[in-house]
Amino acid sequence: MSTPGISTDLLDRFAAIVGDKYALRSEADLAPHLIENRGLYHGSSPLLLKPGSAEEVSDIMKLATETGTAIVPQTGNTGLVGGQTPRAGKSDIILSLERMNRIRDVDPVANVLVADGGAILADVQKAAEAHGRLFPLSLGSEGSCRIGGNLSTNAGGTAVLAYGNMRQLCLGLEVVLPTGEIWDGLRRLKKDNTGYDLRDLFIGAEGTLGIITGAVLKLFPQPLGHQVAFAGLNSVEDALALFNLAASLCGTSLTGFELMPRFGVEITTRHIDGVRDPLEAAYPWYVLIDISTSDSAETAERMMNGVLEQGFEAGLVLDAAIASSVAQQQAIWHMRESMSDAQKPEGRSIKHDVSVPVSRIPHFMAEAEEAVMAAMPGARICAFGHMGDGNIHYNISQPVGADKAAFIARWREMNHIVHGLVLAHGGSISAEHGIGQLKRDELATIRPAIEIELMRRIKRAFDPAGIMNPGKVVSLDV
Ligand SMILES: O=C(O)CC[C@@H](O)C(=O)O
Ligand SMILES: [Zn+2]
Repeated sequence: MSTPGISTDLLDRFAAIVGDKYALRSEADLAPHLIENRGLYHGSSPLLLKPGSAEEVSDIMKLATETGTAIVPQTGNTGLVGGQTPRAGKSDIILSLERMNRIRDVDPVANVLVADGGAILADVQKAAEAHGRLFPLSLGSEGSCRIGGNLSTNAGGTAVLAYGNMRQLCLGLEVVLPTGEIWDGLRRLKKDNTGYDLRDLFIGAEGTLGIITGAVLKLFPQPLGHQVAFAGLNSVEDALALFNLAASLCGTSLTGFELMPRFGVEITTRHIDGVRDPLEAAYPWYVLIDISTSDSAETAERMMNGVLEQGFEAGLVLDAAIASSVAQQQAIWHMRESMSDAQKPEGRSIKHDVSVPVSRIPHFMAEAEEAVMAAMPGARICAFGHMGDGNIHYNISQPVGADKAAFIARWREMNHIVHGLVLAHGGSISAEHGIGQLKRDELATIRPAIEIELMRRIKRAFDPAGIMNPGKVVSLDV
């Protein structure tokens, strides 16, 4: 079990593994690692370790097992559910992978890249590009999030529609187990049916089963054509019809289809520097359409024109702007990716990272709006996201002038309303952000008991001492 207090002697033993330079104990050094982006969790920790190799991670875990010390792995600290934050009132030691940030190998013929668990996502993308390849995982936080965290949360982002989430983008892993043993599963194979899939157990486990120190990632050809458009629409039903049209005209070349409400566009143009609405008039809903083609630039252009022309003819598209330069493409994407940040200056928000089958999105959205507005008149719904893969960030900004604390106190009640509808439509209460601390107890109530029990058995099998990111995903205190 984890230790509530840790002796200086023991802290010194941990520090000796990485050297004093990489063992931080001061309040100022630890402070940024104790909080997460949304300010929902504030943990405590006496020590942050920055190992430089899988062997050092292994030595840390051996000592942790021997002494029953809880370890919290942390990479870019961009997680949104408190999975990377040490527990409050405990003495969890933080293990940061930030020094383990190398790209180990790129093989453009086999279309694989091998990276350390602490490699920054944007660096992986750049390394792939330098070899004429694409690593398609794309997130607003790609400049600071790291591969180990992306894998541990099975990150999604904006290109899941075409390329899948992190699970689909990974071929092999190197993991340090809670016992300190190192599992070298850095296989580069597309086909490998050799027993239980250990790799897929660690992906999405949020560091509760082991620490991902290295990974083999899949690469793709760099697209030759790329088109981005922003369209104004009347309704979510029309957005679904346009999605169907785009999917049938573009097939796998449809690489992004994002939904945004008018409120989201208003707040990004109001609060985010350099963002402006590409359309002259205001519309109730918007979609961002992203098309990438591997044969030629002309194909992408033809496809985008086809989608918009047919969309106009069918009365689905009211107005649209096609980006005519890379800078304009980036500006449209920047608007979409800033939507989460733009909510902050509007006060507090209660967030839901949910998915439903794509065909259910209009029903879910209509029912959720009715229920939320009935429960909280004045609430400002900012439901946006990755419509093409069924993932909506059903966020609720506080009513103007509402008391922040009183609003946040209604988090569970609003969760209950939104998640109830999500489940009724066969959806998931965590589409891409994970479970962490935020949804741990709720998860245990919505999944069949046998599913939670299997998760507990897996957790105990990998981490008998209960030291590996305890208190996240699944609770063992039953
Ligand atoms: O803050 C959110 O709700 C969403 C964050 C992120 O997943 C996004 O898609 O922008
Ligand atoms: Zn998202």
